[in-house]
Amino acid sequence: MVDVILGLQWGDEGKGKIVDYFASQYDIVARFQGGPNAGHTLYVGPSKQKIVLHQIPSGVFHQGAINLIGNGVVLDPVTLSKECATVSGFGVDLRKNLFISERTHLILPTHRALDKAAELQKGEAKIGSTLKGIGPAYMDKTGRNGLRVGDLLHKSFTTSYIKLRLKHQKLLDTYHFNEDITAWEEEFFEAIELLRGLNIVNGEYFINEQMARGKKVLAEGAQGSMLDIDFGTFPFVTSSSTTSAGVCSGLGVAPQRIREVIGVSKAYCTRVGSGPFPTELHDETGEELRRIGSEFGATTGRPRRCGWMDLVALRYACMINGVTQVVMTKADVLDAFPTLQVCTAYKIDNAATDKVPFQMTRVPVEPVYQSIRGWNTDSTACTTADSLPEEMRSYIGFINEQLGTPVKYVSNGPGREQIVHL
Ligand SMILES: Nc1nc2c(ncn2[C@@H]2O[C@H](COP(=O)(O)OP(=O)(O)OP(=O)(O)O)[C@@H](O)[C@H]2O)c(=O)[nH]1
Ligand SMILES: O=P(O)(O)OC[C@H]1O[C@@H](n2cnc3c(O)ncnc32)[C@H](O)[C@@H]1O
Ligand SMILES: N[C@@H](CC(=O)O)C(=O)O
Ligand SMILES: [Mg+2]
Repeated sequence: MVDVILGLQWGDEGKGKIVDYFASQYDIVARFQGGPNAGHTLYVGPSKQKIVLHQIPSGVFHQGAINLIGNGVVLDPVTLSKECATVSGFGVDLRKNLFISERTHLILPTHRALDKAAELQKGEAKIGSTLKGIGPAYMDKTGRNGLRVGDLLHKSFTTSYIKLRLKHQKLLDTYHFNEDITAWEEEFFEAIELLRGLNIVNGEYFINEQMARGKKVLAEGAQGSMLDIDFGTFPFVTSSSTTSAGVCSGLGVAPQRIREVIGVSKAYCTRVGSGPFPTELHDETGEELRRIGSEFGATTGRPRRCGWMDLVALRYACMINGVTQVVMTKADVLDAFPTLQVCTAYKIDNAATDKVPFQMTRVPVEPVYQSIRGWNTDSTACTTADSLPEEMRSYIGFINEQLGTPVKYVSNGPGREQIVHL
């Protein structure tokens, strides 16, 4: 049995915290897509130290939980070795509880260079990539050129690496991109030594055999549904399948194994990088959301764009993922706002629609808002549904009704314990 936690917006919904909260109920936590572009923020240990995980699943601080990096992920060995050092510092024995699929594709130093070169060439039309080499690594996967973790165990790895690097170098020359990657390569070759010493497994047999023994799996998504390569706001998307469909191809589990699809949504909306964002606020309210919600990229530190809740996009995300329950995060960030706006429809060419259009860049998309009274009180100490401010309960009730999918939890602070079961 597999339950899934994934993002319903443009990422950074707080999936890391929610996975960490639920992880104790599972035997295995498995990442199924994305790579070091992700930043999953957790607060761990008695001192509640802030940790940002990029590739290691967010169940890693739970004793006994096995963490699997699935074949759908693209893995940067350098980032991984830094994360391993941080996590091991907490006494976690990664040789016991971290497993990596041999089919996981590797991000090479030249993938990072190619990412930079492509963004530079796009100029104003840039995607706003995190520049971690994600797009180029997935291109090599679908182009059938990539190198995989399992390749590290073969003598021919260095020869294959040099061959692929040469190919990349030719491409970089066409971009007239010149960057000395010697230092990146040194780090890369050091890091793959560490990677070779970790548990490299056949991920699909591993996870299916564990399930056959009755073990419960929590699949952890990165980014969000509106950044999905197929269903997101293309071309301003990431390069992986961020939706529940990605769980099957990114871990090797059959669709009928999936039980709950837990969709995580902020109580408002953010986006980092370029691309359409109908409810974006370019005013003081947007700045307030950013300041109160500390909306800065966990990976790049870039300011996140902020706006009101978009129910058109959220309904769409619930539909394509088959969401069975919603977790609403960062409700406390709205504590200070006397009135809230919720987008219930889009106006395109003067006609209202409740559907996400094919593209949102060429024709202006105007949000149609419904005003809702805010609660204007501190909600961060609430621990039960009854103790939540009445207006917050009405806000959630309205969203429930509009989505047709139940909001089952509300998160009212970044701490592990700051979550209320409704
Ligand atoms: N105030 C507040 N902060 C929260 C809450 N839940 C999570 N956070 C914080 O909100 C931020 C969420 O961003 P990320 O950690 O990047 O989210 P993510 O969904 O794991 O990230 P990606 O996979 O990179 O999309 C983090 O700083 C969390 O600590 C909440 O309920 N209230
Ligand atoms: O996947 P890359 O090329 O790094 O970026 C494409 C696009 O997606 C945004 N993005 C990537 N990872 C995340 C993430 O973990 N949270 C939020 N947004 C993300 C990036 O900003 C670009 O807009
Ligand atoms: N994953 C990132 C994206 C970024 O840092 O730009 C975030 O947490 O916002
Ligand atoms: Mg993040």
